[in-house]
Amino acid sequence: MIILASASPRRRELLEQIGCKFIFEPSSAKEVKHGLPAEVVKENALLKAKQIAAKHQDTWVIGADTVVVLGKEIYGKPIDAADAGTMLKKLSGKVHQVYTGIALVYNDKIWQAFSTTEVEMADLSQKEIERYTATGEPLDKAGSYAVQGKSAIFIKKIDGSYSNVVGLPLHQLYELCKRAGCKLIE
Ligand SMILES: Cc1cn([C@H]2C[C@H](O)[C@@H](COP(=O)(O)OP(=O)(O)OP(=O)(O)O)O2)c(=O)[nH]c1=O
Repeated sequence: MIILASASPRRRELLEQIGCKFIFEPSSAKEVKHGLPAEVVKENALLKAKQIAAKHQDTWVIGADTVVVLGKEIYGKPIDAADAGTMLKKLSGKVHQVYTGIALVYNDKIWQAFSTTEVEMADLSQKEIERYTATGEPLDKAGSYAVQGKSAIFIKKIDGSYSNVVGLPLHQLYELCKRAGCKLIE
């Protein structure tokens, strides 16, 4: 059995897309916010997966964590609409990186990986930012946007895995599962 240790509807949709049979159980693990982006997302993915794995014997548990990185700053989900507006203003007209860490836990064994994708955002006017934040879409998204959502019109270019930006790098997850001996798909 596979459990996705996540409350994210996007992660569920991505796993469903590839025909994976799984159940989901959101974790309430406290997340790390500071450090090198790759370490932060790997650690958080592991914390989420471990918390759920502790409740289930002989079960594969997948955890994931996504952040947006602009220079030295790491953006998670905004705290409110004003915070979302501030993040979008900073991302406007710039290239940033999206990091997603993934962790696979089976009893006391762990496997970890991460993926990064470069995203170029168009110049956004204050009016565009206000109109977009008013939709509510940014609120549960790292970096305050959704490449798969309404803000797709602001994305000029992406270089790397698309599913990584949405929240679960499917190719890397498949490779990690193969290495671990977990059957992600039948
Ligand atoms: C950049 C970006 C992020 N996101 C989402 C994916 C994640 O759901 C969210 C990042 O927050 P996370 O803390 O990684 O995940 P989560 O709190 O939504 O879910 P859980 O911890 O239970 O697994 O941002 C998009 O949907 N589209 C995007 O383009």
